[in-house]
Amino acid sequence: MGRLAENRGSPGNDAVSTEFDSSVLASHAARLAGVRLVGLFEQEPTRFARFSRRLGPLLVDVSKQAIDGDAWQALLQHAASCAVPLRRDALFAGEPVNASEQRPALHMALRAARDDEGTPAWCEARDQAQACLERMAALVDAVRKAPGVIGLPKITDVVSVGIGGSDFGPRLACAALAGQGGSGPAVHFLANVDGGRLDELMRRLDPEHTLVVLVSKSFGTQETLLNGGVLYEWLCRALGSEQAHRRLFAVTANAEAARAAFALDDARILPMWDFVGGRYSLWSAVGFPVALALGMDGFRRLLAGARQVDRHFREAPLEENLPVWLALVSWWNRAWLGRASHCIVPYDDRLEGLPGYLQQLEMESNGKRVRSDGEPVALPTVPVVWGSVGSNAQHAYFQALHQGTDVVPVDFIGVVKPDHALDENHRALLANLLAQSAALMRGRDEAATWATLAGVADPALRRSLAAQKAFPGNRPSTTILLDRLDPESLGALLALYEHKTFVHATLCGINPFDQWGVELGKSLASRIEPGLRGETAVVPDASTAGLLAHIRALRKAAPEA
Ligand SMILES: O=P(O)(O)OC[C@H]1O[C@](O)(CO)[C@@H](O)[C@@H]1O
Repeated sequence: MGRLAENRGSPGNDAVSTEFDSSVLASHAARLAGVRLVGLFEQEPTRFARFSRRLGPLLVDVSKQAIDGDAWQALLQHAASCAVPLRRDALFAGEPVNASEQRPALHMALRAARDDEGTPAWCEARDQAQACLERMAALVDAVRKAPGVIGLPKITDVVSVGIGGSDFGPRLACAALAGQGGSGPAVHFLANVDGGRLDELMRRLDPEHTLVVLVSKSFGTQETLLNGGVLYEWLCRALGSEQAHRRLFAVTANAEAARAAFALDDARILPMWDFVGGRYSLWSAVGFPVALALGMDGFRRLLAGARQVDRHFREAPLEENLPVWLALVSWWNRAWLGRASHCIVPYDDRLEGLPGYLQQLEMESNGKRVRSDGEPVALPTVPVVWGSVGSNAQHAYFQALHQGTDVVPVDFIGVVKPDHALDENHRALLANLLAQSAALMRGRDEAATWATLAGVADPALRRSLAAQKAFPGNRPSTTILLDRLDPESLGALLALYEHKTFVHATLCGINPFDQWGVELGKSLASRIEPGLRGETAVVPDASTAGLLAHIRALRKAAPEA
């Protein structure tokens, strides 16, 4: 409580009003700290209906979060006092909401329909996106159905080279929707500069039947340029430069750099724009590899799912607005209840990439400690976002979620209808999801645990076992259910989290669309690298000097690979 008391009177951003707001929320947080979630359900049998909503193919349930009617009203009032509706309108209007870079953030325009109206900035972005989709459609159809039209033989494999926002989204979408795209090429993703995967791909793939797509908004990212260069050389060695060029595509906002580095012709460069951040770019030509795998119809369905959530976010009042709900829950858990991490557990192997995708979306967007005006934030901003697929996760870290010293809010993501006929498996999967969220909330106290240990004669041992086997419970979670896992529901799910991230940033008073924190390490890496070649390098400290010396000595001693 000390921390909460300390934060009273220190509003989270300049749009956030008053000491009164902070103290109201602090008192709700203090009150709810002593309340059990199961008790809230007992008091209000209709709690599920109150705290869950349907949105297109999604069902969102926050009823197992530590909120009650009064706290929720206070949170909604707080969202209004932070000007969430105004900020949302500014976002859709194409105002420079990314203030530090003086750019708008118009990723919603990428999935707009041709006749979706808006401000001139919005319409211009929408039209550029539509033109790009048309170019993509022509290329996708050619590659999938008539490769001869663009001078190619049958394409069996595509290597998508990109990292961060130029990788997570397409990688997730391809894995999630695998098998739903008819007979498209297999898409492989190459992000890391670690040469192991690259080496393996070059050994396995046939250059004659492989396309390479270099995805980089800046076209200045070390990993992508290095990997792209190696693949380009591989194509050239096998097929000669003219054939290599036919198989090389780029998706970038820096066409000049792509032309300079790879002599790419414009027909093989698809655009990105400054008004779309990397981690919000799946919906642009960054999704080209997804469209190659799924077909253009499938890709357009992904966009349509996201558009449905855009409309909801834009039009629904705060109290019915699901991105606002999720952001308030996150902010409540992090800033007021002190939950420092947030676990994402999808119960579907096809969503294995979701925790990593959301980790970048939320942590790169909201991992900030100063507000948009440069002043320090008053309250913690983003939690550590992590997680993995259930039920596997249950056999790894759920022990700590149930009985550890930290309370970790969990997002459980499930799919109601599977795409296979193994119903018993699917029932078991869903039962696990439901059981875990219920168990985290209900727990089992020492008295109940004591009763299960009637066979233990020694009272001291029985007491000790009861303590060890008890579950504190009262651990919050959100559940999101997708009707099925298809392009629409995936698009809707990702757009829901995108807008949640934006609202969370607004509650914190920070800019979610820049990422200055990734620069320092990048520039140091390029200055240290010459040291690994034995040349003079920037050695920032004695530890780095020692490590460099160790690496150089071992590499010198190692036989050539
Ligand atoms: O698309 P680019 O310019 O290669 O950048 C890749 C990634 O690198 C970052 O700039 C920093 O990690 C991300 O924001 C971005 O998604």
